[in-house]
Order: sequence, then structure tokens, then C-alpha cells
Amino acid sequence: MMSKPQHDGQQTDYAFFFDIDGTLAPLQDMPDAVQIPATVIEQLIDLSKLSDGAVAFVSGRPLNQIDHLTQPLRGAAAGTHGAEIRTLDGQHLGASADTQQLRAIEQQLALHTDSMDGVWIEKKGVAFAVHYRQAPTAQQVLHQIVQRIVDGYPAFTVQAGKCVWEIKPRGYDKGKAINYLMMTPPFIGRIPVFIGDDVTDEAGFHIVNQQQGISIKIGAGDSEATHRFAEVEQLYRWIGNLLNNKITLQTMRSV
Ligand SMILES: O=P(O)(O)OC[C@H]1O[C@H](O[C@H]2O[C@H](CO)[C@@H](O)[C@H](O)[C@H]2O)[C@H](O)[C@@H](O)[C@@H]1O
Repeated sequence: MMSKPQHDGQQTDYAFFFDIDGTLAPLQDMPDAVQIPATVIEQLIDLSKLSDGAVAFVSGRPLNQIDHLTQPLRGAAAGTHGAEIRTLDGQHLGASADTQQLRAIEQQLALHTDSMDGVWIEKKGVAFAVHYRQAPTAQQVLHQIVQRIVDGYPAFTVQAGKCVWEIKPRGYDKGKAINYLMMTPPFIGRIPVFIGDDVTDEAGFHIVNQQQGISIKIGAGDSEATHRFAEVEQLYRWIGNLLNNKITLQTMRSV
């Protein structure tokens, strides 16, 4: 058992929020090929124990996929870009979406994407991801198609991602999800730490910065994050160093 990470003094504990794809796991050609290394899961379990459960996953993936990827951990989480939230004590909050509208959106999308090689639709309950990793030149035309469809359904909005256009319920993002979880036990009163890699994580970085926390972006690109890791493996080393008390988070805070 590792010793407890160093703390600051008053309101000493941290709350840890992790994005998944591109953060806890390298990107893959297909979403179902993604795995978080077993050693990293073990470290996350240790971190969760040491922080009394203040470790949450904040992902564009739905909660069932988050749980599958992070098993046996099953704590607080926000899925589908904040449209679903589970608190540590097991309460669920979720965006409701009109099933007729979801079906209509899917049918309209399929009319276009069925004939586009390398483009496919991931159904995620109240959201869709339109993937084009295997057809990168389709990015712009796909954006126009997705935006035109979503313009007919004001309850939904378009979210950019890595080789993906996502359609999600309007009014939800990772920042709001982190903000909500920060008002629930055991996150209340802690200093938030959020690590992500994508434009979808910017809302989370913004909220964490507002709360004088620590925001870390993995990889290149403009970001509001105050810190930068070059690659996923650097995050793995950072978690290990944190558990072994080789680093202190206080020196990273944006205060
Ligand atoms: O918020 P995240 O945890 O980063 O999830 C964002 C999306 O991740 C998945 O798609 C992305 O990762 C795939 C696997 O590496 C990759 O093939 C794809 O091109 C990426 O867009 C997932 O499929 C989406 O549902 C998530 O929203």
C-alpha cells in the first residue's frame, strides 16, 4: 500500500477528474479497441482509495462504456459529455431526449452516411457520434450535414471531437458536469484536478481554472489548460509519481 499523497494545509484534499479517450488510453482506429492498461487501473484504484473516492471519469462515452473500460472501478462519473452523471453514492442524473426526435435524427443522418465509406454512426442513448477517422477528407461535408440536421432540433447541439462530430442534448458539457460533481460528496471543498486532451475538455479546464484547480492538457493544440503533458504515457508516470509522493500538487496550482 502506498502512502498518502502530500497535501496543502487547509481544505487539503484534491478531486481527480479524468477524461478517457486520448487521456487514460491512447486513441485507436475504432472505439471498441480502446483499453486502459491494467497497471493504470490499479493506480486509479489506489488513487481513489487514498482520496476517499474523489476520482471521477468525465467522458463523451456513455456511463456503461466508462464502467466497462474502468472496471472494477465504479465510482462517480459523467458520461455523454455531461448529459449523464452518477454521483459516488449512486444517484443518477440524466438528460431526457425525445425518442421520436432521436429516431428522426438517426434516420436523417443515415440517409447521408450510409453511402459514405469510412463514416459510421455510434448510438449513445441520448446522443450520436458520427465518426470519420477512416474518411478524414469527409470532415467538412459531414459537419455541414450534421449541423443542418441538428438545426432542425433545437434541443440538440453539435460537438466537435477527434475525427468525430457528436450530436448531444443542448445545455450539457464536461465543465457543468465537473461543477455538479464538485457540489457532491466526497468532492465538496476539494481542489479539482482535470486531465483531458480534446476540445470537448476545454469546458472542464475552464471550470477547474475558475476554482483555482489544476488543468492539464495532453498533446498539442490551443487550450485553456494551465499545464501540458506531451503524451498519454506522461500522465501514467505522473499518476505513479503522485502515488509515490515524488510530486506535490501544490506547486502545480494556478493560484
Ligand atoms: O471524452 P472522451 O473520453 O475523450 O471520449 C470522446 C469520444 O471517444 C470515442 O471516440 C474517440 O476515440 C476513438 C477511440 O480511440 C476514436 O476511434 C475516435 O476517432 C475518437 O473520436 C468515442 O467513440 C466517443 O463516443 C466519445 O465521445
